[in-house]
This record gives sequence, structure tokens and C-alpha cells, in this order.
Amino acid sequence: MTIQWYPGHMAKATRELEEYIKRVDVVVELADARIPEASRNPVLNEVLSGRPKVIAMMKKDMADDVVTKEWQQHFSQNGESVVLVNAKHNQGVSKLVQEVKRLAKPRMEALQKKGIQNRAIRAMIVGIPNVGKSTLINRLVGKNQADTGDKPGVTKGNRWLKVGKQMEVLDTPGILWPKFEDPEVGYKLAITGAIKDERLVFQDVVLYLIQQLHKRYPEALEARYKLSQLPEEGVEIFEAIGRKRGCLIAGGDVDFDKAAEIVLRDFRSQKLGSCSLEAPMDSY
Ligand SMILES: Nc1nc2c(ncn2[C@@H]2O[C@H](COP(=O)(O)OP(=O)(O)OP(=O)(O)O)[C@@H](O)[C@H]2O)c(=O)[nH]1
Repeated sequence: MTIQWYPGHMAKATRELEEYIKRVDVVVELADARIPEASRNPVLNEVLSGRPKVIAMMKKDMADDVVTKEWQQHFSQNGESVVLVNAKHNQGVSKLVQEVKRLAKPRMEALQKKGIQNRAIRAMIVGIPNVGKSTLINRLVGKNQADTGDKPGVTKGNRWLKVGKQMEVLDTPGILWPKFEDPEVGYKLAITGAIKDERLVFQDVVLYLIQQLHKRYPEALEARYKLSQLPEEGVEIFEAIGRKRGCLIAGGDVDFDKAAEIVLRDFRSQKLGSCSLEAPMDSY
């Protein structure tokens, strides 16, 4: 496993995040619904400075509904506020706005008592790379405002984008660096596209994906690759997929890089269905 994390980088990102959080009333933490645990960073809760937070489980359309419900319950039981979102198709977005307003209420009432009237609620979006931060911000603010922000020369970093009349969102989403001392977390982040699938470990990443699919969704593997009986070991399934798809090198051996590309592409484009890669307690 050669995917590595650079602690200096993370410390800097965390300090920046802390500064931004001081300016907001509510934090919206984006998690990938397929890997709700692996896509979050526990450091966030330590730098909230008392700000309320809602977890938006993004890409809910790509995850297994049953498992997502389990996660929702799990987070709720831990006292976390959760909303399921599919920003691509604008589902759950208004619910998220309602939840931000609900969570902000005590802070807004406190401001009113201090004589600060009619200040919009300020929210910040944070999440790991590729989790859907920009897509959500575009949904929240509407295309026009976001487009303006994209023009060269427009100063970014301190601007608030309007979300209706009562809410604003910081134009710079916070990058929440994933934390992965655990190699499995690294694999999950590579599979979902949060970190680059480095060539060196590419086959390992996809082998892990195949093992997870074998454990959780064997019928999806069988159907997609027309394998009437799945071999027992992940590496054998990997090889069988390669043969079925004609990924061969001279001498008739399987070209695992090519087979890996196919499986990863199929997973990311949901050709294998809506699959979750982790469940609370992992009771599978
Ligand atoms: N299916 C699905 N795709 C989504 C959803 N939200 C975002 N995406 C897709 O995920 C990809 C990444 O989305 P972005 O909004 O660019 O993610 P980001 O967090 O801003 O990414 P970085 O700028 O790399 O940090 C894009 O291809 C989006 O179309 C969703 O709810 N469902």
C-alpha cells in the first residue's frame, strides 16, 4: 500500500478551515454516501468552535438505499444531524437548507438579542475532494451567481453567495482532507475518486473493490460479467473478469490493468448498480 498522507499538508488545511469556520453560523459536512465513514475526517469535529453541523450524505443515488438508511440511523443515534442529498438531480437540497436554518436558529436569536437584526445565516460547505462540493454550491445559489464567481479576476475566498433571502454560503468550500492510516480507507477513497488511483497500486485498489463487491453484492458481479459461479478468491474473480472481457496479453495471461479499468469504470458509472462499500458496524 503506497498511498500516503502528508501530515504538514493536513495541518495547514485544518488551520485554514478553522479560520473559515469562525465566520460561519453552521457547517455543512459532505460525506460520500457510499463511504460515509471513510469520507469524513474526525478532525472537523474538533475545530467546530461550537458551530452546529449537518452531515449531507452526498451521491445518495450511487449508494445502496438499505445501507444508507442504516447510516442515517447510526449518525442520528450519535446525535448528528443528517440529510440525504443527490445534488446532481437536485434532491434533498431544499431539505438541507431547512436543516441549516433550524440549526442556525439559536445563534440567530442570540444575534437578535444583541441588536443584530436581519443578518443572513452564514453556512460553509466542507468535504473531501470530488464529494460534490461545487455541485451542491451551484444548486444552492443557482447558476448565475456561481458563474460570476468563476470569472477570472473575481476575488475568491471572502465572498458570500446568496441562497434565497435568509442564507449565504461561503464561496470557498473547505477541503476536508481524508484521514487514512487504515489502508482500507485509502482503497475506498481511491475507488470513489477522492484520491488519484496511482498506477502502482491500481490493481490493489480494484482487487479490494472486487473483494468488497464479492462480499456485499455477488449477484451484481455475476450478472455484469456473466460469471455463472464466482470463484472463491477475489484475485480469481479478477482474472475471470479479465478473461470474459478479453483483456489478455501475449501468451494468454490476463492484462490486469485493463481488467481493472473496466471494473472501476463500471463501478463509478453504476453499471454494477448502487453499491455501498461500508456499513455501520460492518455486520455483513
Ligand atoms: N451521481 C451523483 N453525482 C454527483 C452528485 N454530486 C456530485 N456529483 C458528481 O461528482 C463529481 C464531483 O463533483 P464536484 O461538485 O466537482 O465535487 P467537488 O467536491 O467540488 O470536487 P473538488 O473540486 O475536486 O474538491 C462530478 O462529476 C459531479 O457531477 C450526486 O449527488 N450524485
